[in-house]
Amino acid sequence: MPKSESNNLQVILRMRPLLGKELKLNKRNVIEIIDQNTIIFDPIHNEFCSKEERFAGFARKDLRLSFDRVFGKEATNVDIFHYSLRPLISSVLKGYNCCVFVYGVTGAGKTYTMLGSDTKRGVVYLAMEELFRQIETQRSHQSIDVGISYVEVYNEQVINLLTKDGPLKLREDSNGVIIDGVIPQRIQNCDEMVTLLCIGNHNRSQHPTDANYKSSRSHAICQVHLASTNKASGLRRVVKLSMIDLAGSERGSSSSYEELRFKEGTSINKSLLALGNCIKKLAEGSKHIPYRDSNMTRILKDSLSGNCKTVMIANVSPAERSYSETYNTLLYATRATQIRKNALSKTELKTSFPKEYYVRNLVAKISETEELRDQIKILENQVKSQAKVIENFEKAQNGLVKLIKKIETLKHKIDKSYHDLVSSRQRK
Ligand SMILES: Nc1ncnc2c1ncn2[C@@H]1O[C@H](COP(=O)(O)OP(=O)(O)OP(=O)(O)O)[C@@H](O)[C@H]1O
Repeated sequence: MPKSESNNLQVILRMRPLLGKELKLNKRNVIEIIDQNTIIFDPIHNEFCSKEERFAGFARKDLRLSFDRVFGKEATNVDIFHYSLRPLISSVLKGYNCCVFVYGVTGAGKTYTMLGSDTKRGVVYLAMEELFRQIETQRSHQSIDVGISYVEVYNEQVINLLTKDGPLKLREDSNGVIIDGVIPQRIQNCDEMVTLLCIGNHNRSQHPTDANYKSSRSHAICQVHLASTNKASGLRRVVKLSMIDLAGSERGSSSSYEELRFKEGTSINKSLLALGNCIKKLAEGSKHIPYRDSNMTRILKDSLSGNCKTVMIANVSPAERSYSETYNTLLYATRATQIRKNALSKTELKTSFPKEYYVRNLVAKISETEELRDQIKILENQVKSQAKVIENFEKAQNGLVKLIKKIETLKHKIDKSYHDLVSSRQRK
């Protein structure tokens, strides 16, 4: 059993396979997976030590670390989804806020895990498929509206990835952190979600670094807002599922230090440092957690400390070249396993939606009602004109009946006259 199954923060470690140049150049793997919960970082095994290192008495860290679950190079996005997001989808539909975020250095596989590739869909897509499948099974007793928002934090500025609006301000109310001006866009199915994700990803700040030719230079936050109403009790619930792809951290020697990239790197590291500090303080049980140190940690506040089920996926590469970054990621992730959250409560009748969302929903509902009213009018007119046709038909039918009667009377008279004529001739 995962060591913190009852805890509301699960920490998963995903080690990607060696790729490209690493396959040729990598001298040794710095991670050894022991079992599905345990790894050794920088193992001491002799076969990994070069002669020179042994001679120099090079000390290996040989650090044994455990997580709620460890996935190795053979693991697929579907495996990760089944362990991480699938249980969250059930929880979010039961009324719990949920959050998944991927953490790791540039090129460690965060975007691959979240969004996948053309052929291997990421956990976000798989989660949306599962969400709509489960919503379908609940339609008989609940009506559920789904809305999407997608923002990035780039150089400490918050930008709406769906509209390109920004920089946006953050504010806090009793329900948590709200990003001003971000109105969730309503979606009806998984395909609409994918379309919005593609728009957002296209707008996301990406630039090549030495470690990754298509590196995400911003933290991307995709939030799925669910507003459900129980048809029998009228109970209303608003919950959100946040999926966060953090930008990769950089080291001096592994990225090109043009001025802009330098600014990006500093800002990414600032927010990741702030995140690290928050995780450290939470793990230590401190009363004061420095969420306000960066916009990223302000937005993640609900997810780390609040009423929220959280899954952190730490991505690492086994390559020796990422030794110190991988070590830092593992320290982050290990600290996160020490955060213990309080029991959660379901969110009912509470909302962190901006009021514009409701206004827009209301306007959409009014226009749907007006369309229905127009359709009813058209149907009424059709019924009326058909009633007129029936009335005319009935009149014509009555006229016909009368005519037939007249013809019969006339025929009767003709028969009678003919009969009289024949009998008068016979008498003569
Ligand atoms: N588990 C995996 N299996 C196969 N290929 C992978 C895996 N994880 C990552 N990759 C590949 O490694 C490369 C870097 O991955 P990715 O872009 O996901 O890194 P990242 O952590 O998001 O980096 P950055 O923070 O710079 O955006 C990509 O080419 C991706 O396809």
